[in-house]
Amino acid sequence: MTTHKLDNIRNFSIVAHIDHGKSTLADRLIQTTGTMAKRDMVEQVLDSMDIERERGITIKAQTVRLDYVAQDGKSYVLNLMDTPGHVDFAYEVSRSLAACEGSLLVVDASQGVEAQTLANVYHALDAGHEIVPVLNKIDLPAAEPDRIKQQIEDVIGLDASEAVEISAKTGLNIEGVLEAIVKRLPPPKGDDTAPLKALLVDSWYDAYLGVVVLVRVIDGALKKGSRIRMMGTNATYEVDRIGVFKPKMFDVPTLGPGEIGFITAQIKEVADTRVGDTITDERKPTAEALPGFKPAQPVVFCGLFPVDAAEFDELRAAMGRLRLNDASFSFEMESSAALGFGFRCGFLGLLHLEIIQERLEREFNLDLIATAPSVVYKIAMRDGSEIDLHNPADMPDIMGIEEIREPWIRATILTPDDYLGGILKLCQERRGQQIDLNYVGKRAMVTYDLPLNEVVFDFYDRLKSISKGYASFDYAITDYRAGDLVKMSILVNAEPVDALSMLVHRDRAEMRGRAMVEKLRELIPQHMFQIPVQAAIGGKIIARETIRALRKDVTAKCYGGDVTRKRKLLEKQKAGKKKMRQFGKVEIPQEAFIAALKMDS
Ligand SMILES: Nc1nc2c(ncn2[C@@H]2O[C@H](COP(=O)(O)OP(=O)(O)OP(=O)(O)O)[C@@H](O)[C@H]2O)c(=O)[nH]1
Repeated sequence: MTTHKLDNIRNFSIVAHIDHGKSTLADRLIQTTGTMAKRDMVEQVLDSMDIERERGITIKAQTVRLDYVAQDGKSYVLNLMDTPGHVDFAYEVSRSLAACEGSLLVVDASQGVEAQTLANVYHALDAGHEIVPVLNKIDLPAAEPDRIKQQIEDVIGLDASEAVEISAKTGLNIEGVLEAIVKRLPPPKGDDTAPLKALLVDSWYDAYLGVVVLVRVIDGALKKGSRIRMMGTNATYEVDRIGVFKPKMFDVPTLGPGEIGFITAQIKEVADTRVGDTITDERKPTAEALPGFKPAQPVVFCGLFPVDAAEFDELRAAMGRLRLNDASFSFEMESSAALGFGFRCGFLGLLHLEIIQERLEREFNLDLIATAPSVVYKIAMRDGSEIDLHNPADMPDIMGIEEIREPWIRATILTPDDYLGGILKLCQERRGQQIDLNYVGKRAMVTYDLPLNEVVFDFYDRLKSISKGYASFDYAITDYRAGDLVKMSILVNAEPVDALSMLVHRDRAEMRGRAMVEKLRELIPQHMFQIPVQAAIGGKIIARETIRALRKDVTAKCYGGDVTRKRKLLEKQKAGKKKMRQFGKVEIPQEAFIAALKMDS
């Protein structure tokens, strides 16, 4: 097989708001082009991890090669790069887009443009993409294709008069999408006689193959046996396997300009590959490297501790395994007075945190306690130095602090008019500064600057509940700003629980402290003695609740009862205990740590 002519290649991504049908459409494209036998077709093949499938979200960028004979009689190779839909993974979106020339913009014809539609379309425009609008779900009675076309023109400024109207679910007009890809998206450019220049799009660890590298060739050709050099790390390797995804791995002898595929080359660790790096020929290198990407920075940190201290080594090993395939997840050892030994972990956002925690618990069978998530603060010290604070427990003595800076985001929210009032109030409460307010038909589009700290815990949940699920939200971190931030400690039975301490804005401290102790009063079970629960700044108590003492003996009601019932109760108590943590004389259930931070009102 020779490399394909550039004119017959199309590289594209699908950008969409969550749930508008990106994965369903991808599956249809795979099915329609016969890339996969029907019997292999599991629903949503592109979302390969179980958790992704269960939660219906796409995490890791994947790619698939489709062979398509178009109405013009020619054969085309269509490379679809999947992109994650959630804001936490925006970084991965831009790097996948960098490997393509065009995008399909999928919009649900019954819902219209949402916040992530906008964010993703801007990423695609930044990448210089040609964009074909696709209106999905036109089988729904509520679909209003004409209105949504107008909306795409008004809000995004894209010509939508020739938007492709489809139903990914019923399979209606999938051919129309394939023809639009061929006719309306540009072919890649490249020079097959120039020295090898390829983009390292992604890499991951495969238990059988070792490190697999996803590449997009720009110039020249990659062949089996080629000696390659990674221009960023200067490491050299010999390519021992080369292929494409259909979507299963399929070996090819060579990849030419414009093509997307994978290589393996005896690379030991994913850490040896740098996403965005330029791959070239060792002997005949290209003169200039590609611009590359900035590495993804973790923005949310929390502590993860094993419930059973004996599981510490297992936890370390499990985290190491997960990190093999997820360079944006970081961890380092930490010890807490209350929780013992564990790890301080960094994530791209809250969803990323939840996914990692869930995978550790589910795939590695570990019981974990997560501490309050925290953003990264920059602390300017009086002596001129600057500290990145990942953990409120490590806050230096305030006497030495000049100022504390916190990350701010710019958020875009789209909402039906009816919920606007509630949403403005929420943003205002969270120290937001309104930047813009526009109307898109009957829906309001608000832009706010907000401190990330106020968004991490439950902003998204609150937004969804205020708007009955109709508002959509997207954000990007913009800058660090100085703020009047203080460390709030939580004391249970007069003992500080370091895992619950947090940095808060002084104006919000009392409210947060009050909500927190009230929540803890509900979450901590009664003991044989009275337990005060307090929030404090420095030595000053700002909120207090008391858990009253328990009088009854729990097992008392079993005396005289039958033995099995009694044993069952004891087992139940034991299981309950596993999820508890001892703080001085008090046991705090694991749920308390996260639940205490979610405020209902
Ligand atoms: N009625 C109708 N439902 C559809 C259509 N396309 C997708 N759906 C449904 O819409 C829901 C979301 O579809 P997905 O393909 O999972 O959406 P997605 O955009 O990939 O979502 P993420 O993977 O979370 O980004 C699913 O329940 C689909 O069955 C369609 O054309 N018509």
